Amino acid sequence: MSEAAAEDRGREIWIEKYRPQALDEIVGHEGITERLKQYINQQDLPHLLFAGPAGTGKTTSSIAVAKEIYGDDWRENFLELNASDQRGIDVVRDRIKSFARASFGGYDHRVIFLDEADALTSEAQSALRRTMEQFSDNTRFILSCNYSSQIIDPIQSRCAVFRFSPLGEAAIEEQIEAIAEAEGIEITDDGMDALVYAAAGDMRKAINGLQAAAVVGGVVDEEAVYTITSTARPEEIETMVSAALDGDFTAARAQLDTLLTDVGIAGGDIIDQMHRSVWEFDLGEREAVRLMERVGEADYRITAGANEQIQLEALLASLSLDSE
Ligand SMILES: Nc1ncnc2c1ncn2[C@@H]1O[C@H](COP(=O)(O)OP(=O)(O)OP(=O)(O)O)[C@@H](O)[C@H]1O
Repeated sequence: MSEAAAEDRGREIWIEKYRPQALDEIVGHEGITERLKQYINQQDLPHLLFAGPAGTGKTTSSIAVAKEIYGDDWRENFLELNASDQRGIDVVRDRIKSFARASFGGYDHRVIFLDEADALTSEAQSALRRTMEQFSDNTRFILSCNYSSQIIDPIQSRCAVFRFSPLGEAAIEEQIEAIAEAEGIEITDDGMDALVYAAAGDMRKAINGLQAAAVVGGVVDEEAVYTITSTARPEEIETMVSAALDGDFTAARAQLDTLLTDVGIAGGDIIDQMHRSVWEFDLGEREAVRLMERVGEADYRITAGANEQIQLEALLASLSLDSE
C-alpha cells in the first residue's frame, strides 16, 4: 500500500462508510428486518423498542427504517436523540415537541429515535411515556436500550419489542469479508478468527479492529488483530487459569501481570474473556463450574467499583486454594 493510500485509509471511518443503508443489507438479524419490512409495507409502524448489546445494528436499523419510509426526505423526518443527554428529559421533551408538530412532505408520521433509553430514570421514563401518548397522532418512537428490563412496563407494553442478540460468527465474517474485499485488504483465516473472537458479537468492534489493523499495513493476521484490539489470546487466558487450578498461584499471577501490564488489557475484559472461554478450556465439569462461580463473584465486585487487579488476583488465589 502506498503512503497516500494508507493515509486515506486512516481518515475514513469504515463503520460509517459500510453502515448498511437498507434493511436488506443488515446482516444476522433476518427475522427482525423481515418484521420491520412488513410494518413498513402495511404503512402501520408501531412504536418500537430495540434491545441489545452495543454494535449490533439498533441505530443502523432505525435509520434504515426511516430511509425506507421517507426515501430522500428521511433526514427531515427522522430525529435522533440521546436519552443520556446531560441536559435531561426536559430538553429531550422540548425537542420532541417542536419536531413532532408536522412532518416534512405530507407523511402521516415522523420518527424519533431515542438512543440509550435505559439511561432515563423511572420518573423520566414516565414523563417520556406521557410525551409518547401526547404526540402519538403524528410521531412514532424507536427506543434503543441495552437491557429491556430497565424500561418501565407501560412503555414496553406500548412498543413492539425487538431483541438484537450479539452477532454470530457467520454474520461478522460475512461483513468483514465484504469490507476487506472492497478495501483490497488481505486477511488470513487466523486473522478472521481473531477478529470474530475479539469482537464478541459486536460488529462495530470487528470493523474498527479490521480498520486499525489495516492502517498498520500488510496482511491482517492473528498477531495484528490481538495486538491492535488489546485482546488476550484464548490460550493466554487458559494458561493463567490452568496454572491457578493446578495450585500454582505464582505462575497464574505472573501471567495476569503480563496481560494487565505488557499487553494492556483491562481487568473487566479479562473477566469477560474468562467467562466466554470457560467451556472451551480443557477443564472437567467440576472445575468449569467452580471457575464460573468465581468469575461471577469477581465480575459483580468489579462492576460495583472494586479494584480490578485485586479482584482478579483474589479469583486466581481462590482457584489455587481450591486445588489443595
Ligand atoms: N447487523 C449489522 N449488519 C451490518 N453492519 C452492522 C450491523 N450491526 C452493526 N453494524 C456496523 O456497526 C456500526 C455500529 O452499529 P450501530 O450503530 O447500529 O450499533 P447499535 O446497536 O446502535 O450500538 P449502540 O447500542 O452502541 O448505539 C454500524 O455503523 C455498522 O457499520
